[in-house]
Amino acid sequence: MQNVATEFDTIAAISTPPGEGGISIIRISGSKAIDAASKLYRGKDLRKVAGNTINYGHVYDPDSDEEVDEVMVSVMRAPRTYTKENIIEINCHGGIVATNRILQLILGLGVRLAKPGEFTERAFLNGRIDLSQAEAVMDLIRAKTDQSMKVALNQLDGNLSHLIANLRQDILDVLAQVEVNIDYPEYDDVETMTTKLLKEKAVEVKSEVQQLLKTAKQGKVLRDGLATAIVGHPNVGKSSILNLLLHEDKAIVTDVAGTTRDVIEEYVNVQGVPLKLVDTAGIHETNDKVEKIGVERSQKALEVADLVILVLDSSVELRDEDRKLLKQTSGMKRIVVLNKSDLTSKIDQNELQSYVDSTEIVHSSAVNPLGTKDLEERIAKLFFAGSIENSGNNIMVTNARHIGLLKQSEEALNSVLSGIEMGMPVDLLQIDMTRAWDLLGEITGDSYQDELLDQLFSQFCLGK
Ligand SMILES: Nc1nc2c(c(=O)[nH]1)N(C=O)[C@@H](CNc1ccc(C(=O)N[C@@H](CCC(=O)O)C(=O)O)cc1)CN2
Ligand SMILES: Nc1nc2c(ncn2[C@@H]2O[C@H](COP(=O)(O)OP(=O)(O)OP(=O)(O)O)[C@@H](O)[C@H]2O)c(=O)[nH]1
Ligand SMILES: [Mg+2]
Repeated sequence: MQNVATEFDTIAAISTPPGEGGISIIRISGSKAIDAASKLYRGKDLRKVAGNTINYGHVYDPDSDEEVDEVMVSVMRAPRTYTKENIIEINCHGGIVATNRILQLILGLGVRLAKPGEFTERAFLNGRIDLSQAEAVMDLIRAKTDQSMKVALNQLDGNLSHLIANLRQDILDVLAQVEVNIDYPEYDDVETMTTKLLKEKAVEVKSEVQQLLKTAKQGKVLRDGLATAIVGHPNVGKSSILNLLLHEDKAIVTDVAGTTRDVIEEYVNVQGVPLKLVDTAGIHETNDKVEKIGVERSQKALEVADLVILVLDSSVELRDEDRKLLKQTSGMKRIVVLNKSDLTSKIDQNELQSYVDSTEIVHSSAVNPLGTKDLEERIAKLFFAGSIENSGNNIMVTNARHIGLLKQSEEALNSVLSGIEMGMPVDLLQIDMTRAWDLLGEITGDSYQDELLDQLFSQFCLGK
């Protein structure tokens, strides 16, 4: 389905978070928006005011003639609006009663409640933004760190869209050239000529697709944070380390082993590295029912972690459970923290070195305010040394749907190339080349299935 101009019904929703606030905004979009608002509003005639103005007045219940709230109303006229439709935004006093009442009054006027993400869906369906830009809107709202916000904004600005559009144009150009060669052969060896053209372009586009895919790993980290599990025996100081990294007393710390019973997740920016820190219950054999579940969750967090912070209590000798964790995490990206370094060390260094490379070890102390500085530096170093793939132009693929489509288009281009090697006829090569073009188009939503839109936009916030 393409972006055809369709006449949609008029929708409304509260666009601000529910609860008490300074101001709440009720947003209406569609051809009836201005008429509907006019029926509730007393002030200047909204049908006559200029577009892109905000107007002071009052909302009245048209049935009871009762004043509902003092408001400011923005009037935005199609097509230069967020949805490309007429938009009214009623700014009322923040508070659930007035906001909901105004929404209910609007819904009585031939306006229906918007589905989550429906305003942005209209922006897409009405052709103001493409699908990858619509997806960026949600990424922007969900962004937890400055960097992930930057990547989302870059995508919202259409930079990924332009890159994809250029690749598709390149493919289209070569397909057109192939057609011309077939229809009007100037040379005897049309087959060789067109095959050469196709090969050149397939190699070129494939390399660009691979370049994009290379950014995916880091893009995902920037968006979701590097999944970092803090694990270790009970009472070694895991929660203390979480709190130090957060610069906030988030997790409960006590001298009772087994204080943390469930995993705790927090986002933090460590020297420019976005982390999703997971504090876990101490891992050990236990018969306590609740603790047991906690330990299982800790193991799970450990298994899915991008980075493991394994904490050891350096004031006691190594235990079997420590040895087990040291073995289990070898080969993972990890930092082994010797905590409680303010106390006398009882860990056998020789034995420790048989499990850990000395570069993996960091000493820390939760009672010393500088205790985590080394740890922070080590995290940043590990991250920046290993995994930064800078694409140079700040375009990063962060979205699983996009990654899947890029991989599929890479496969289609591989089929073109292997087809050429095997001497396949040009019309079969054209099919694979066209498939690559189609798949790239799905990223920007040049072609899509209605189910995809339902699935994508249902994950959005109400009123967005
Ligand atoms: N009050 C309010 N604040 C908001 C939004 C909104 O809809 N309402 N936004 C959204 O949720 C975001 C801003 N995004 C927007 C994007 C495009 C257009 C828009 O009207 N674009 C037109 C005209 C641009 C122009 O005048 O130059 C266009 O692209 O044609 C409006 C908002 C964040 N803040
Ligand atoms: N001396 C000293 N005590 C520490 C240090 N780090 C933590 N502690 C103490 O060790 C005890 C346990 O700390 P927690 O951070 O709760 O340990 P945990 O690993 O999260 O424990 P569980 O959640 O029970 O598995 C508390 O009494 C802390 O004050 C440290 O570096 N030095
Ligand atoms: Mg704890």
